[in-house]
Amino acid sequence: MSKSQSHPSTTEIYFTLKNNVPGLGSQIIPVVGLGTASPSDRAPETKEAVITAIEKGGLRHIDTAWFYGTEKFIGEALQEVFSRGKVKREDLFITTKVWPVYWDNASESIDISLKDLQLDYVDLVLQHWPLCFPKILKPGSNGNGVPQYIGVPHDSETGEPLVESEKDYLTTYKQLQSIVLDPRDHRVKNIGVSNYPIGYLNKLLSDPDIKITPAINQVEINPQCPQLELAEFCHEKGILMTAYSPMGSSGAPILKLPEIVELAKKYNCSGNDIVISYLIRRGIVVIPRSLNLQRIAKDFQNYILLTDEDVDNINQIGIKTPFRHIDEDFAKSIPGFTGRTKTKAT
Ligand SMILES: NC(=O)C1=CN([C@@H]2O[C@H](COP(=O)(O)OP(=O)(O)OC[C@H]3O[C@@H](n4cnc5c(N)ncnc54)[C@H](O)[C@@H]3O)[C@@H](O)[C@H]2O)C=CC1
Ligand SMILES: O=C1O[C@H](CO)[C@@H](O)[C@@H]1O
Repeated sequence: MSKSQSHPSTTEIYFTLKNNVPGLGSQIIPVVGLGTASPSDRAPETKEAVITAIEKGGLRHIDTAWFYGTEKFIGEALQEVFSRGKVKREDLFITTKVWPVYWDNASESIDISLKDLQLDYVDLVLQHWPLCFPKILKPGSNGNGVPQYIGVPHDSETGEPLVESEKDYLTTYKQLQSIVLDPRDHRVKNIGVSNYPIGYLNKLLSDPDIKITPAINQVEINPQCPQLELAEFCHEKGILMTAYSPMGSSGAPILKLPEIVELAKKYNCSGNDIVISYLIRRGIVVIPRSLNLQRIAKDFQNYILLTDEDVDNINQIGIKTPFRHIDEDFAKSIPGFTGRTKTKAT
């Protein structure tokens, strides 16, 4: 067994965002961020997870969203970290997202996120899905203050998700563009998209009203869903990719794949190290989630120098047996987003 050969830390690696926002110039993004889509019954634990990620794990990137319901715990964590004076706001990269219920009101969604995060700007805002949902108040919500919308509305009779397919999903990105281009508006540094397949990106990029290429497209990427065509397309267009659900989401099924277990043995490291290093090696940002403080403090930092052959072998897992772990019912209308066994993820 060869001894593991590693860089000091993933926390020292940054990628450049090729943003074309006039006057902003290039910005950098730390390659590993903490994912914060915590299970709802454990959402408050996100506070300690974020503090540990920053102070013990050395991470400088946090990925969140209005939809996760964790932004206020992240806000409390950031205040605590800043109060100790060692890490400043400008040292961190914070991403949030606009959920499809806010498809025509991105500005309000950003304000809600900023208030909960206790921040005056975020480094990146993504359109969470290229979809439009109706705004339906949660039962018991009296309409005072910030409206409490149902995140994923369903038809009460058919049980079908309520997607407003006659509405234009590009509206959200166009609103984000107006915000980032407004010299008096300092709330957002970069804009991007999430869950956009190639056809949707082509539509966005060829729209005459769109002047700013998305800095990032955040999609599921892991050994079972390597997204090779989409990655090549994004690379050609100067769009960086972020891999969500790198471990296959809850239960981390990716870490049980025999190929990953073998590679971890070969390099005398953890499965997390293999998956994170595989994605970084492909030029992809990665946002693993955990509420395990020990893991957060030490398991997302070790960068393993995988060979080209290792990377090819990992890609083969998803080429031979593609499997998408995030398979939402509301995403049926987006090509390639449902039908797990036969799905070719693009
Ligand atoms: N843009 C989008 O639509 C989406 C974005 N995301 C973002 O990506 C982040 C990461 O994706 P997730 O789906 O949350 O999952 P993930 O693939 O990071 O896996 C998280 C799960 O793996 C477990 N885990 C990690 N290492 C482990 C180990 N060594 N042993 C045992 N269990 C281990 C964690 O405890 C957790 O249950 C999210 O938290 C969120 O920030 C996630 C889904 C969709
Ligand atoms: O970001 C997200 O997280 C959930 C699944 O964890 C998914 O629906 C959404 O896109």
